[in-house]
Amino acid sequence: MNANTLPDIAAQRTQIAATLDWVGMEAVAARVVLGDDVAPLLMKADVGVNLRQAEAKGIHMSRLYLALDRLDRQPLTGAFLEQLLQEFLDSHSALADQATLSLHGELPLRRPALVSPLAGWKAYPLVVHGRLGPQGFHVELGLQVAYSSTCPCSAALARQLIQQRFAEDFSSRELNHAAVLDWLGSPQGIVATPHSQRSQAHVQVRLPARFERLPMVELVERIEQALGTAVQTAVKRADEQAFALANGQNLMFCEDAARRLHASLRDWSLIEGFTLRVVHAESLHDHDAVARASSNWR
Ligand SMILES: Nc1nc2c(ncn2[C@@H]2O[C@H](COP(=O)(O)OP(=O)(O)OP(=O)(O)O)[C@@H](O)[C@H]2O)c(=O)[nH]1
Repeated sequence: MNANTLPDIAAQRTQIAATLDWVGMEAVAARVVLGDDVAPLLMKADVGVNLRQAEAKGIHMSRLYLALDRLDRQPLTGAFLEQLLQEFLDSHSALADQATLSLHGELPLRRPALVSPLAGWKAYPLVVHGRLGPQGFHVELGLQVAYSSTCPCSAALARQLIQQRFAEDFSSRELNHAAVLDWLGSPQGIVATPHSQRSQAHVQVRLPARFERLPMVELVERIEQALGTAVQTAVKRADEQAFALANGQNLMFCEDAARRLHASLRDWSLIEGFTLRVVHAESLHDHDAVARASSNWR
């Protein structure tokens, strides 16, 4: 028996004629060489094409699947990604004129502690999205970075309570250095604390079509530097104290976080545009505070 003797349903005509925006496979396991500076990653690929022949029964999924295997063999550059998308189209010549590939995974990076000589791994959710069609070739890199945000309003309200408690406690006491120092170190003195929340920055950047290397690590660094209080890995007490200080010096609403990221990305020469969304998972409310910003995006 050979391939010609096997029934080929995809080659038949459909009873209900209609073009389709996208047909393909989601969450295909694929080992991907993202670059020279990071070990190959096992990622999930969403791969597909449009079906522009209304009467064609279906696409040829095996052709897309088999082409994905090349991701394991060479680093993902702009030229290679475009070539791969072109291969998807060539294998569906009459059926499709638009192809997309999204690679989802987690970028593992070793991150040092703030003070102690320790370090640990962090996993940054990552997506690389490419599309090729009548509008040309586009490639986007998306990363998600977790950070801590302390509410500036809550901090001001807490400071006011501390002042009030100070006024009460020292109204009839002599103001001497040792007594004030002792009071400042006691739970009675620092009577209120501002709330902090674990927050997420979702950043997507558009890369030049001819990029030679995915700027993943640079993007993480840029985001974490702009935000100032990235979540930590290994933490001893000295690191926790440094983190408390960093949070106290780095109060921010979600609007502040979005503006800082905007300022850090808008003149970055490695990208052509970006869109971002920051989510502060409020500990004050049961809902999130969210801000979005973009520049030169679609
Ligand atoms: N188009 C399509 N194929 C599907 C679907 N679900 C499973 N498949 C299977 O995908 C397999 C591969 O399809 P093709 O790429 O057309 O396989 P093929 O005909 O052996 O390969 P070619 O000779 O290159 O066309 C087939 O066995 C289909 O049954 C679906 O929803 N749509």
